Amino acid sequence: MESREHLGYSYEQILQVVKFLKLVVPNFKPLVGVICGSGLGPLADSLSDKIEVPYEDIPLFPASTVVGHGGKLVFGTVGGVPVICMKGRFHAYEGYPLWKVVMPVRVMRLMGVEYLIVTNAAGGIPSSMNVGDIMIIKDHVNMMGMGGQNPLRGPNIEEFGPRFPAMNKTYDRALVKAGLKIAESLGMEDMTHEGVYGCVGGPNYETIAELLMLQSCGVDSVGMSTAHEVIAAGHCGMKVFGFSLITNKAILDYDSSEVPNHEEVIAAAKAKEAKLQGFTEAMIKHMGSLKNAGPPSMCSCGGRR
Ligand SMILES: O=P(O)(O)O[C@@H]1C[C@H](O)[C@@H](CO)O1
Ligand SMILES: Nc1nc2[nH]cnc2c(=O)[nH]1
Repeated sequence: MESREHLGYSYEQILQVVKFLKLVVPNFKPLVGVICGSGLGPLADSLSDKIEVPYEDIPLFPASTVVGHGGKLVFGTVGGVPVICMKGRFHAYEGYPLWKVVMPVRVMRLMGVEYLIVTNAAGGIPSSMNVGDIMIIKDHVNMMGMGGQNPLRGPNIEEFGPRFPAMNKTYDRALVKAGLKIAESLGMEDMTHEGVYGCVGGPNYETIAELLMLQSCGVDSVGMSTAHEVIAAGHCGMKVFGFSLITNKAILDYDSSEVPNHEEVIAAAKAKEAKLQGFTEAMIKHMGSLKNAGPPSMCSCGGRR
């Protein structure tokens, strides 16, 4: 057989990472995984009975290189629900191949995670979205994936899921609706939207023409992450809930004097820390209650652990 370029960790390698983590947190089976976006690391700080494991201590884990991404796995509970948080994610623009970017999602799945909460900092395109608002993600447009950059590229690992996974059900509708209700119950309805996330490669922010193109494709929030993790999570049968924190408004006016920058992204996240923590905690408790009400029907797309 012709050789293929190296396209990822084997199932056995990922199991090795899981074995290591199970030694660090014996008898801990997380139900919910949380990926903290830029500046959103404090989402992990509210866990009870925390155990923190720096990425550099974990075999095969990449390093977190972006400001606002902490670089540790945090284990703990929220209202008794066992949770694992990635305080710091990996991005393609850091130089990581996508199979490496999503490796922690697969690790979470093998640790027992059934529900994944993905969060990100993003630019808001509709004029109705303000800095500090959240957008519950109902779908995504993966510009990188459409160009052939996909975390599932390469030999399929059947233990995780099928060669050709469906993605139309990946953002769980019931969780989207629950998220909107929970936001309302927390008095956040005026700052909460539902929309489509657009994933671009970065690290540059968009040109005006690019933003206009994304807008015409139905994209509401734009960022440089999330879609890859969601694809890997859907592939291995997790239920996914995601939200963008709108950290800056997309600049669509050639005469605007504004310029997007990472400092404003981090500052916007800091300003909403408490509200976002409360919202995420409520979503985690909701997921715990779903589990107690009966096992979720995992895997519309074939993940079969
Ligand atoms: O990790 P996320 O997607 O939250 O971070 C976004 C995209 C870039 O990493 C960074 C740009 O400010 O924010
Ligand atoms: N691509 C992109 N990523 C972001 N992350 C935070 N804001 C933005 C943005 O405007 N564009």
